Amino acid sequence: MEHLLSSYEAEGETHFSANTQTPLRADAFLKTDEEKILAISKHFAAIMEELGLDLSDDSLRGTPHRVAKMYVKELFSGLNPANKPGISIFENKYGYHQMLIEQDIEFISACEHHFLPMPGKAHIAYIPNGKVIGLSKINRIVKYYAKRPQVQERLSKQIFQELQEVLNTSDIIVVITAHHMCVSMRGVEDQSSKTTTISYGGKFEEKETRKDFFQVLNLGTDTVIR
Ligand SMILES: Nc1nc2c(ncn2[C@@H]2O[C@H](COP(=O)(O)OP(=O)(O)OP(=O)(O)O)[C@@H](O)[C@H]2O)c(=O)[nH]1
Ligand SMILES: [Zn+2]
Repeated sequence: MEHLLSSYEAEGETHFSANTQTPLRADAFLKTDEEKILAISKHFAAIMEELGLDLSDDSLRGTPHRVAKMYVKELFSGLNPANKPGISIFENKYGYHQMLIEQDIEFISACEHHFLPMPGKAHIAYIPNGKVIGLSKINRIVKYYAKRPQVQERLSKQIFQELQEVLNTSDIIVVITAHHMCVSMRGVEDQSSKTTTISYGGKFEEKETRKDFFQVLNLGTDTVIR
């Protein structure tokens, strides 16, 4: 992870300027999930037919509906604010004011340019202000924003901003490393490259704080726990 420090240290969260919202239509949630699944099934059947597939085949017959259900209820369920996880926040009664790190949070998102999988891991740290968050809620926030057509930069910033709001602090860092199937299984067909994004603010603007964080990541969980 050391190389990340040098390549990204000039880019604090406050230096980003672009819009972090997922571009959604104003009427995005006027239809019910069931109405969307029905409409998408028809569109997907048309795609399959254009490809020359015989939809009367036993195995293919259910595919349009399966894909539509998978998009609406699974892969892209994080588009709908109704699916946003409930977040439990506690008072910081323990008086813990050091960095808390939740690392190796696995997710599988999808790239919005090709709708292909983007599996990755997020490593997140924050320094508690008055509030602490239930640990699993950090994973849930990652999962929620991953379940959208995404670009990795936006995913990283959306997670950062959600935590910023929930925890009422900017002392947060979000590091994401992901593989983009659109880079490995098509196009340039590079199997090994991976992409890392880093969003941070507050105390993580300080190089020393970031160094502490990356040092723990470098040690690996086994070493830290022992
Ligand atoms: N910045 C950024 N780019 C992404 C992400 N996911 C995919 N891309 C890139 O989006 C770009 C889309 O480029 P285009 O030239 O329009 O599409 P393309 O012809 O399929 O490009 P190739 O993948 O190079 O074949 C590609 O370079 C992808 O690698 C992401 O999360 N962030
Ligand atoms: Zn892509």
